[in-house]
Amino acid sequence: MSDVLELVDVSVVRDGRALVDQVSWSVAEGERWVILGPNGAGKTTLLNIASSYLFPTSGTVQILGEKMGGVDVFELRPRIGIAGVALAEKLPRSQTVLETVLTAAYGMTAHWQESYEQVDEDRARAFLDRLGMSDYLDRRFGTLSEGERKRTLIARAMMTDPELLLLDEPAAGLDLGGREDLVRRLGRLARDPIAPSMVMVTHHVEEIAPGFTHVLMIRQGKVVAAGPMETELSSRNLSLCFGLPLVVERRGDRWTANGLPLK
Ligand SMILES: Nc1ncnc2c1ncn2[C@@H]1O[C@H](COP(=O)(O)OP(=O)(O)OP(=O)(O)O)[C@@H](O)[C@H]1O
Repeated sequence: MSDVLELVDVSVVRDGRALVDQVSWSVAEGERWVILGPNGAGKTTLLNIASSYLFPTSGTVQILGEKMGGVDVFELRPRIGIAGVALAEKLPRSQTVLETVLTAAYGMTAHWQESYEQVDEDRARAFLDRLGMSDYLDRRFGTLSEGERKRTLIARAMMTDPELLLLDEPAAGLDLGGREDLVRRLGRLARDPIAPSMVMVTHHVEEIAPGFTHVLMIRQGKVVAAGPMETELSSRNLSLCFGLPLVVERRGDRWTANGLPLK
């Protein structure tokens, strides 16, 4: 299997502080990774590196077989799907849900007057349908609830048929029903053998959808653990990662974590 992502000794230093500290990590084709870690651990910074938007201070980065520094990132970026808050803020609020997804096929955030191909519109409708957004096609993006917005962004990220899909906290801000709905949909995507390789950032093990295969835990920019979910998502590693005693349990194909009571 070829590597979708390979980071070797990667550091990002700002104001003399390492936000990401000598991280080595590789994602092989078909793997579905979760990045777990507390606030400020460096998760989004890692995702920004993986999406080619951030060039590290030191170390080497290879994305989809292309070495950063020696490749035209504008050719690489359409091969990477990104769904996250930073992108959501750039999308016009007055654009419809269908337009929001459709513009991704043309590498744009805004709707211009060009005519879209029917085939692209059909694809946009199909992705929105898979994410339960068929009833919202003509709704303005700015009027969507948090959950509806998150599902639209994932449909949008799929539009370019990416080889790597990056999801930044897709379940943040969702209520219990919204989270469970999203986890089910992400689970379906994660288990789809023709779906892209995936990396999802989250703070909560409850948000890990079935079908995710690997976990990278990060604390203060350093990797605490990285590898298959079954071996690495342990109480010990999670406690080290979040800095307090935690017990992680697997129930069926889902995970939960609880803090131990104070003595
Ligand atoms: N441009 C910058 N200059 C200085 N510090 C920065 C910069 N960007 C991010 N940081 C800091 O780097 C650290 C890691 O940030 P990052 O956003 O990667 O964390 P995170 O794990 O995604 O956090 P959260 O879970 O809160 O979203 C934080 O302490 C943040 O304040």
